[in-house]
Amino acid sequence: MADQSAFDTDVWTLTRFVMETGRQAKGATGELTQLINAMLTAIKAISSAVRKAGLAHLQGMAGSVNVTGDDVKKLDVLSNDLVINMLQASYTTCCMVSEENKGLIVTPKDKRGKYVVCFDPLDGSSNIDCLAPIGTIFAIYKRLSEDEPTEKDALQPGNAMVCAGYALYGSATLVALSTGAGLNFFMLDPAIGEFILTERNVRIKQKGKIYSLNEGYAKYFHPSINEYLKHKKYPEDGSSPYGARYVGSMVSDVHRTIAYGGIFMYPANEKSPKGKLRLLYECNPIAFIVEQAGGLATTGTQRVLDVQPEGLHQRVPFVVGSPDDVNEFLTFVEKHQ
Ligand SMILES: O=P(O)(O)OC[C@H]1O[C@](O)(COP(=O)(O)O)[C@@H](O)[C@@H]1O
Ligand SMILES: [Mg+2]
Ligand SMILES: [Mg+2]
Ligand SMILES: [Mg+2]
Repeated sequence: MADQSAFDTDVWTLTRFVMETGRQAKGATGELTQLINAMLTAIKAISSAVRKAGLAHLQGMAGSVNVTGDDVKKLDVLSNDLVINMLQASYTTCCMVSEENKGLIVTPKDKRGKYVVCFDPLDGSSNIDCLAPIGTIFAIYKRLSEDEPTEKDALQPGNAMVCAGYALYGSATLVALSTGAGLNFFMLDPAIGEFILTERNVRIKQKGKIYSLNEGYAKYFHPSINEYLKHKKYPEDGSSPYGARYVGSMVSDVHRTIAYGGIFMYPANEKSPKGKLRLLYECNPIAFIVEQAGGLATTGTQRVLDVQPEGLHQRVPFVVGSPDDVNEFLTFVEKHQ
């Protein structure tokens, strides 16, 4: 990379990075680069809307409830429209799945391409009105046939994913992206409106010092979860207890877990027997990204990326993070089986 201390005249933008890696792949047509570019345009527009939400009267409810029972916010709707419109206009998708749409979103025939995209347009949207960090998550697959797109194209296991990413609208806007050859971070430089490569080949720590979950549901957890949490707070071996952090925006909690190490989880509980997070557009893309950084992602009984999806909005229990932490968690699950 060129000297970062002066003004960089040979800057690595996300588009350049994806184009460069695409060119090394055999038979690449540039369609994925085109798709990612369209997604970045949507992300930049969402970032801008998030930054001025209070001023542009974008805070508050849209007045509806989505298919998984969430109260929909105005910014959920705006972000969803942006992603759908930008992606359809890129001529690279045949269908999409969004948290905010009950059914499969089929691209008009004349605009179709070879990819399927599953996305959460705005993650952590209950945090909008208190200005906590929120995000966008996406997973990209190749379509399965040339026929009319069906749900089958979208119900692919995570291990078939060709690319996943998330945007975090935090103290800065960041995109984490992986096309299956490691994880890279890009920061939005608002002055030039481009995402700049800031961290190449990101690796998660082998073991962290932070656990992250909504512990308010402890009353409804399986005893194995509470036993694990007790072990983190009162370690029997005399080591220091773990710190606790929970924003309640998965992208934010996961990004911290990748940056500092540790474990994030949304386990099943008596009230939500499959947890809350949705497989296609929340768990799978995050599992792909965390694995690409050397971490692990499990439902407690299975690798997340190996789950065969059965429904567009299906939920799974979700545990991700540093390999030693996730493996230690699994020993508590096994003890109770
Ligand atoms: O309030 P809870 O039960 O802890 O749930 C928090 C979780 O819900 C979510 O906000 C769900 O995402 P959406 O905002 O996209 O619906 C996650 O980001 C977060 O991890
Ligand atoms: Mg929601
Ligand atoms: Mg979400
Ligand atoms: Mg959402």
